[in-house]
Parts: sequence; structure tokens; C-alpha cells
Amino acid sequence: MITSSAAEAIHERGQFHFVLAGGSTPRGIYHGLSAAPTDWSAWHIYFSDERCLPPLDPERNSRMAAEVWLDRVPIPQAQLHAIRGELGALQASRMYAETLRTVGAFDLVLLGLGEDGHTASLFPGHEWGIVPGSQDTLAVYAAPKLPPQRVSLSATRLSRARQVMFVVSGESKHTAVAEWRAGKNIPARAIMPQAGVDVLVDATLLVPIAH
Ligand SMILES: O=C1O[C@H](COP(=O)(O)O)[C@@H](O)[C@H](O)[C@H]1O
Repeated sequence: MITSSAAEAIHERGQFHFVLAGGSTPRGIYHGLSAAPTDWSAWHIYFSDERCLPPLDPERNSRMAAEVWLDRVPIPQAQLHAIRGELGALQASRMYAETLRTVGAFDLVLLGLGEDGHTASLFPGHEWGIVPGSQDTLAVYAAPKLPPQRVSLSATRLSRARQVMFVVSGESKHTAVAEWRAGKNIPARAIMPQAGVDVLVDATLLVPIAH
């Protein structure tokens, strides 16, 4: 699905602007991508969120993607747009807003889902950036999942995309998926691209949810 989305974007516009989910769920997907037959010179990589930790910290979203995929393929360095989380939430979010200033709609946004319904670093009870004209990036403090300081793309910016795909895996996500299906206003629901979203769940989440 990712490679076909890339092929279509490259065929139509000569470039593929792809936003990555963080966390552990997409690890296997990224690893698989490292062997994909594609024109890597056309790929532009962004991150949906980042944790404010040193660049080589194993909990950094950019670190995981680099280890299993990005360090193994010839995407030009200037097209790899990491969020500089090591600079702290405010400075890193301002710098990333500047990075995104000239970038139009993303071709594909990949997102995960946390146990509490968060996506990227948009957490329940925090700012999600949903009102029209919201900033592209948010500095996040006191996140309920460590580390407390993060940077996130806003829901508005994540929704400016031709395609948005959620990947959700693990029984611990049952409640969040059930709440989402039931129409509860969890952060994932705030991602509303014109074309709607695709949600890929693993088999453990397809069984009926017991009440
Ligand atoms: O903290 C985060 O959590 C979510 C979900 O992560 P997962 O490990 O349960 O897959 C992730 O989508 C987000 O990018 C990340 O920073």
C-alpha cells in the first residue's frame, strides 16, 4: 500500500511526501520498506511526532526509522526531515513549522494509535490543533506517556494529506479502537482528511469487543 501510494505520487508529481508514525507498531513496516523496489530519490520523509530526547536515544521515533530503514536506502539526506526533539519542545516545534512552511499536502500520512486513543503526540485533554488556521506543529508538555516533552504535527496539518493510514496492533488497543468505533472524541478522530482515513488493525483487534 505504501509503495503503491509512492508509485502513484512519483508518477503523477515526481515526488512522494510521506509522514511517518512513531512508536513500535510501524517497525516491521519500515523494515519491509528497506527492500522495496522504488525510486528513493523521489521520497521526502517527515515525522508525525517526536519525543524530546537525544538523537541517538532508542526511544526517539527518528532513531527507530533510521535503524531499520532510512539508514539503509539512498534517500537524499536533505529530504529526510527529522524533528530536532533534542532542542526541547518549543524550539523544535518552531523549527519544524519552518520546515513545513513550503510543503503542500502530504501524499501519505501513516499514524499509530496509543492505548489512550492518542495519535502522533496528540493526547486526550491536550491541545490537538483542530481549529482552522491552527499551527502546523505543537510543543507538547506533560504528556501522559514518557517522555513528557514532545513535538507533534497538529491534527489540522496531519489532515492536509491525500491519504491517511492508521496502523493499529495489539490487544492493549482494544478499548481505544472500541471507543473510536463508538464515536468517542479521541484524538485519532480529529484527523479528518478530505478522503477519509484507512485503519489497518491486526487480527487481535478484529474479534468482537466484550462489554
Ligand atoms: O508515543 C507514541 O505512541 C503512538 C503509539 O505507539 P505504539 O508504540 O503503540 O505503536 C505513536 O503512534 C506515536 O507516534 C508515538 O510517539
